[in-house]
Amino acid sequence: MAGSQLTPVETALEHILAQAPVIDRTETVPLTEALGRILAEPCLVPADVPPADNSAVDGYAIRHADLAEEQPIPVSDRIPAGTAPLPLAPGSAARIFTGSEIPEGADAVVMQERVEVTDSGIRVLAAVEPSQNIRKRGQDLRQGDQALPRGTRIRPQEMGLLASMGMAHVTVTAPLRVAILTTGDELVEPGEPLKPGQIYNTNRFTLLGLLEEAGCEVVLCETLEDTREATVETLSRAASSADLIITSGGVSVGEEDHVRAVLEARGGLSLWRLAIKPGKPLAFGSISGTPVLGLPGNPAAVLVTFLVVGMPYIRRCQGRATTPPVGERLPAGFEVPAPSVRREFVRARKALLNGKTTIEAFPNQSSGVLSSACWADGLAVVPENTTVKPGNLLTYYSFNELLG
Ligand SMILES: Nc1nc2c(c(=O)[nH]1)N[C@H]1C(S)=C(S)[C@@H](COP(=O)(O)OP(=O)(O)OC[C@H]3O[C@@H](n4cnc5c(N)ncnc54)[C@H](O)[C@@H]3O)O[C@H]1N2
Ligand code: MOO
Ligand SMILES: [Mg+2]
Repeated sequence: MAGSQLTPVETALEHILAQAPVIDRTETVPLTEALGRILAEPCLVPADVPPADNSAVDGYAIRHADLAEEQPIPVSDRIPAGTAPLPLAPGSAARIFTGSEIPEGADAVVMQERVEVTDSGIRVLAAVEPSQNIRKRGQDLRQGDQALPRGTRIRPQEMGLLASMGMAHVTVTAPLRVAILTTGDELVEPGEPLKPGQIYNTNRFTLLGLLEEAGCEVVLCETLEDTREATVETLSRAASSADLIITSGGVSVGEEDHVRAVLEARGGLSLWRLAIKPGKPLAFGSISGTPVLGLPGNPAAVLVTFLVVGMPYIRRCQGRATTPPVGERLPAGFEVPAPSVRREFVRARKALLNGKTTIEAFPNQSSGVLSSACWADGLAVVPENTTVKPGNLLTYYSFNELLG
């Protein structure tokens, strides 16, 4: 696959995913630090949630059968949330609150707005169904069931769910250790003055942000000179501490492009040149057994290829599902007059056009124009060998979905 032909995106993904090792290192973290982490084992429900039947409203717990008797019904008890109720005395009602446990013997709760309170008890003013306003024990989670599968990424709602089961700690996969190597003699770090011929190192920061959002640990972040010696030395050093090396630049055909050349010379290049736009010269291989994802240097190509190729790889290593993103089918609000053999990922966003949701494309899709990606909220896909007219349906993926 490292020949001169462009490899289709699907074929490349299949090839790369087949080589993604699932990380088996785990660690136990406090729930307060679990956001964004990935469950290393399925989470089984230790006890029903909620642990007891409880009231959905503020009102009165009753026996449904007592409604057939003469009213008012005397109020024999008061059950604030957080207390353990006594059984409901026959022929009586209990004052109850939202979240209070239902007393034994009660089988319905009447909202207080549906009740007239008199000196001798309550009169129920509306029809009441059996079980009305009772939230059943275990309605959320049943003891012994699987609450969350292995590989779940913990979002705020999963933090809440784990807490609802009383879990103070969770076992998660250790973060994927990633090295970021940016290549280019023209690169200068932000904060330094620019000399003629120099530009700021953009990709380092895009990649730092992407990897943080993807839940990875950046173990090394260096910029290398455009020489074969520096490339061999730094790649080899990174290989000893990282699970994955991500490089930017140096994968095209110029004699200053050393990343692809070094991988090839060491027999570790397994994929080069994809039918993707931007990002064509993407390279994948390994050095000393550590996988290397060689992203092209152009800043928009880095973002697109990371999202389309890098994220599925990372997800697989993290033990997460790698089902392709779903996206949305939406009409294009732009034109692509000339077909390309490469699948194009257009920096785009949704817009309302005459009341209809449409995909709007940033006018300059050059892979050197990163402001396109800041303007955009996602990527629209123009399939290979296809022209686009306004109104044609395209698939649109939000950045959130691609990075989720
Ligand atoms: N003769 C050909 N030239 C090029 C081809 C081709 O097929 N034949 N492909 C072009 C395409 S497409 C791309 S994409 C680039 C990829 O080039 P490299 O991966 O070798 O990257 P570089 O040459 O090192 O850099 C490309 C471009 O990006 C800028 N850059 C690199 N790193 C950074 C960084 N960290 N921050 C900001 N900007 C960066 C660099 O200055 C160059 O302008 O090759 C085309 N050429
Ligand atoms: O594939 Mo390159 O990123 O098109 O310029
Ligand atoms: Mg180059």
